[in-house]
Amino acid sequence: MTETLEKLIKLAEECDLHNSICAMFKGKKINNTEHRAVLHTALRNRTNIAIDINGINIMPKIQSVLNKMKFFCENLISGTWKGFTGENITNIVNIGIGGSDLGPYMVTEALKFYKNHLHIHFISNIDGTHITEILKELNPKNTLFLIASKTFTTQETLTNAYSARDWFLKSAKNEKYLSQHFIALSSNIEAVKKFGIDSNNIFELWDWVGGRYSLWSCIGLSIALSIGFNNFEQLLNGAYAMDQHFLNQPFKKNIPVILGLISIWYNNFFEFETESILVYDQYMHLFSAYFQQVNMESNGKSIDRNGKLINYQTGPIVWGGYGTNSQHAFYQLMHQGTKLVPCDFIAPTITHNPVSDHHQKLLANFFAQTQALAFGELLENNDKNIFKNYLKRKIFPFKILKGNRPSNSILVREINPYSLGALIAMYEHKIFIQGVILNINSFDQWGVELGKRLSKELFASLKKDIMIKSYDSSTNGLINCYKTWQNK
Ligand SMILES: O=P(O)(O)OC[C@H]1O[C@H](O)[C@H](O)[C@@H](O)[C@@H]1O
Repeated sequence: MTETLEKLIKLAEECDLHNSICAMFKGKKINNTEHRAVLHTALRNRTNIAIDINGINIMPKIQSVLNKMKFFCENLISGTWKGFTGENITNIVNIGIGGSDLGPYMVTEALKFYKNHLHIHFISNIDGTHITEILKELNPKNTLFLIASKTFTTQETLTNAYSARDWFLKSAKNEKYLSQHFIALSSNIEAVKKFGIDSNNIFELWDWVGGRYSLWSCIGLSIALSIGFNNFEQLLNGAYAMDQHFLNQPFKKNIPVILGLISIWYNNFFEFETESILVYDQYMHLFSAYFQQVNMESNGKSIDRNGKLINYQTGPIVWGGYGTNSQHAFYQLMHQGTKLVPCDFIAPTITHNPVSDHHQKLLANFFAQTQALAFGELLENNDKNIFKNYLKRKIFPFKILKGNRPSNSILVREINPYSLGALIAMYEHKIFIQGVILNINSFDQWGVELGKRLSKELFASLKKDIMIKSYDSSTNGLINCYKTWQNK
């Protein structure tokens, strides 16, 4: 292992990893296809040391949005901010999707133990069922909407935002009340104003914050409302501590670097294809879903930074689960399947809910699984005749677990805002390492554009009152089936 690690570190050095890390932190335009800097780390720069883009220090505007968030949270949580009838706001609905939903949603769930009296809800899917089911429990008088969209052009978010607006105005009857119930988190100020959101209610973010890296910006307002601004700052502090570790530790002691290299090792040298994140903490049930987006949207590329087609494996397929539930669902394949799944096990040593011996049992399961994956049955691992010998000893081959299946164990003392901030930043940087070594731009996502364009075109076709012949036979068939059934 030492030899492998040394070789991997050499690979990182050959890929000029150190300079790439510095370039990101210094605000160089490393997102080369969009000519943008990548500065989510500036959002949690707790020192106020200047960070320049085009010669302008961006720290003052970051601080000013943080101040505005703090003031808003205090007003909202204390009940100083009122709804249109004078009632206190008790329900916050974040409307967003992708990075404007998954990050804040995951963190508010992960830190539920720290939450105050506000109820936080998330609407993302364009499926009308999502908004219907959430709104049917709510009352417009005490509900406030956060419309979270960096671009403020995303179809799902705008469709949901307009429906929320209609729902609200049905009760409030007067658009002047929108200013007490609608807040925008966006970089597209013009589009926000066009929607009708009061300019005082706009929290700004900037093009150098990638959507999937944006929970540290105003996109995290739902988090700050849920756990209070001080706790939100703790989240930033934890991420900052991990940033410093990442920047300053030598590669062989650098956690994100080592995690990134291990991932390259299994993905590119063994071609294992997938990685799993398994969290032994109920509050963290969305953690793997969140990092599925961050990793797969960042590193799911097949063109390198020089515009050339890649002939090696890039980003792995990331998936996962939580708690012992996953053990009863898909671990069978991980122990005995023909595919090898490198995985990260994460657990807090201290639980927020010490119910009898639940937590010890939970951790015993964590340790049992990593042991079973690594060592199998601890019998004759190197024996070529393993199956024969087992039969001789009347052990059935289908009971054999050969072990030697890789996993990382990540023990966190306690999941709190600070440690969660550090954990998220750790994974963000791991993904960055993978991107540098794979020589791809981890900060664009052109692959999602075609689907968006096509859906707009197809939406127009669905609205037309005629049968469609203009697409491929499969699409024509599906659309026409829809039309036929609609008209019955
Ligand atoms: O925040 P928005 O501009 O609404 O974008 C929401 C999401 O949609 C895009 O399609 C990207 O794939 C995501 O990275 C992004 O977070």
